[in-house]
Amino acid sequence: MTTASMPYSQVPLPESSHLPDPGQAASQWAIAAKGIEMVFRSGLEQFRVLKGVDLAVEPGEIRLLMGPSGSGKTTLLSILAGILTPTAGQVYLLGDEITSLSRRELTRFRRDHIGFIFQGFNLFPALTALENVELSLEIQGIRGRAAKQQAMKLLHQVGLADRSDRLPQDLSGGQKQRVAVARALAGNPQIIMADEPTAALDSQTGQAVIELLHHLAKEEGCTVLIVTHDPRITSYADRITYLEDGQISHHPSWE
Ligand SMILES: Nc1ncnc2c1ncn2[C@@H]1O[C@H](COP(=O)(O)OP(=O)(O)OP(=O)(O)O)[C@@H](O)[C@H]1O
Repeated sequence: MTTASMPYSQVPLPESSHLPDPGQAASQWAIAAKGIEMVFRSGLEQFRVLKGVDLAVEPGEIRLLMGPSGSGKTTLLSILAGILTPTAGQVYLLGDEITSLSRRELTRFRRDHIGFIFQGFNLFPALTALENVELSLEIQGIRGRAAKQQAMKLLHQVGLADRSDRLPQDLSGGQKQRVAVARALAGNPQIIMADEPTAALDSQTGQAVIELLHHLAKEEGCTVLIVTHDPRITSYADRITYLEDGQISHHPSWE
């Protein structure tokens, strides 16, 4: 049996001494990564950005990925999300080994299970807040009235129902980020991955965004992985993983 077809409970897990005993309730992981290496090549030069990273995140957990600038956080997040293919190592999301999927299977997996929130918002400037969310739903196969109704519900959830007809240029940074969160929630993803979701926001709007992510984890059971430098977020985290020079320097403690 290949690892891709194994039942979740049999997926091999990281064997780091920092991690809980892999034999113990192995089926609990939403995100598990083992031996992740990433080498970027530019001409004759090589940059070894990740040097053997192991990670395990429980469902419903809010995990922060922190560390100095250039330590490899965004690269690791991109690998865990299946956007970048690692030079070595395996990534398991919800029990599937995504590192063994084809491009097409990966695209479908991401669409069905992962919501992304990036610092730059990535909103389409010519579309209103509502249309930006509707577009994501359409990509999930939800169209017409159903898409409009669901998009409105999502905007309501992030407190932006009264701004649904605004273009991104007419929204504040915090409002744009909340549209980006609403869009990430389209399709009820089990995993949300966010890269610096509060970096461009003032403290009040930053807090509103993180409280929303916290609600999703604790009330809806989403697993939330956040790359951040923002110390204000740490009190909302269940655990924090620190990356330094491409390696995990400090793993969370597991009680
Ligand atoms: N495509 C690439 N080609 C070459 N080097 C890259 C590439 N992408 C990232 N790097 C390098 O990898 C290292 C880690 O980058 P990464 O963006 O993952 O760090 P980070 O910890 O997220 O940093 P920051 O906190 O500043 O966002 C950096 O030195 C970066 O220059």
